Amino acid sequence: MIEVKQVSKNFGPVKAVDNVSFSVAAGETLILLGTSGCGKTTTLRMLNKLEEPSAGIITFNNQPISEIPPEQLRRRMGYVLQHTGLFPHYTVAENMAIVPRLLKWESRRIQDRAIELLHKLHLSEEYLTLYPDQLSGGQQQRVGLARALMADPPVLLLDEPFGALDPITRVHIRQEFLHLDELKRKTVIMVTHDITEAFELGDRICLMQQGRIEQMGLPKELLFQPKSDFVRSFLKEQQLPLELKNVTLAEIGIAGIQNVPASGSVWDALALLLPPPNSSDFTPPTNEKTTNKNPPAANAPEINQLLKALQNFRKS
Ligand SMILES: Nc1ncnc2c1ncn2[C@@H]1O[C@H](COP(=O)(O)OP(=O)(O)OP(=O)(O)O)[C@@H](O)[C@H]1O
Repeated sequence: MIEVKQVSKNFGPVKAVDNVSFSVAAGETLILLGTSGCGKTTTLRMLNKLEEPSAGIITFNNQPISEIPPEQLRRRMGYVLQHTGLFPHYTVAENMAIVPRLLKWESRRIQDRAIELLHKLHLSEEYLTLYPDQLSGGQQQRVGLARALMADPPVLLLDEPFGALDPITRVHIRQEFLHLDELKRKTVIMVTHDITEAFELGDRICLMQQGRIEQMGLPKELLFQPKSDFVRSFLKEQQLPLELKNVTLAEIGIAGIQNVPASGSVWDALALLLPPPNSSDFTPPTNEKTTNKNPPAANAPEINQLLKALQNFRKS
């Protein structure tokens, strides 16, 4: 659906994006991941012509975007800016009506669609008359997303959509986002520097550094077949929890544990098997030579089996 071919962008002497190529299939969620300044936002902005590439070609449904007028292109690509980008002097309703008005929708249709989306994002229609600074960060974020979805564009570009939120709200809104039916049919390209977020939401991840792509692939490919030391060290801190969450029991040869099916993650199984924190039943699996005052957890053999199977999977 979208193809980026050998695209570069220079700002004076700064090579913001350096010979980048990738494609995004219809219905896919692609994450542009990397540290601050690696060129993620510039890449995203070039996709809807907010920036012109210095070199290379971008096509949308096989047509070079240089041939598509910006307004026409942007109608097909909803865009959620960093820090929501809501207009402060417009109410929620006015913010949400911007694109539908350009499309000459009738007022009634605009209002019905706005209310429908607010409900889907767990906001009541009373928010329509409020101004952005009367909303919490999480509510603003939801309105930003709702505004981008108003005209039901097939593509959604998201620049750090959860960036301004505290960690708890961030996890909560991310879950809502994951389950939103409106998004399931869309092609989504999202910028983030949050590794957990990237692995939770992305079908594929494009890890960038200094304007270049270090590795692009399935989350599991980055985890288990890192292409460079940079990829390895970028993921290092999160490696274990990401492995536990991304590997299924079936993949490590386990048919299911208690009520976690084979398609469930190793993480889900461990969460079930490990006794709750502070439980007197908890003794971590250890080698036999270590003496423990407490008896081993009732599930210790199953926990050991899981960890051994994961270890074998890593080696395979
Ligand atoms: N309009 C501009 N003028 C000059 N330099 C720019 C401009 N936009 C971006 N840059 C530079 O290009 C490089 C890439 O910036 P970009 O915003 O794409 O990175 P990023 O990975 O999205 O970073 P962040 O996560 O901090 O937003 C940076 O060095 C930045 O300073």
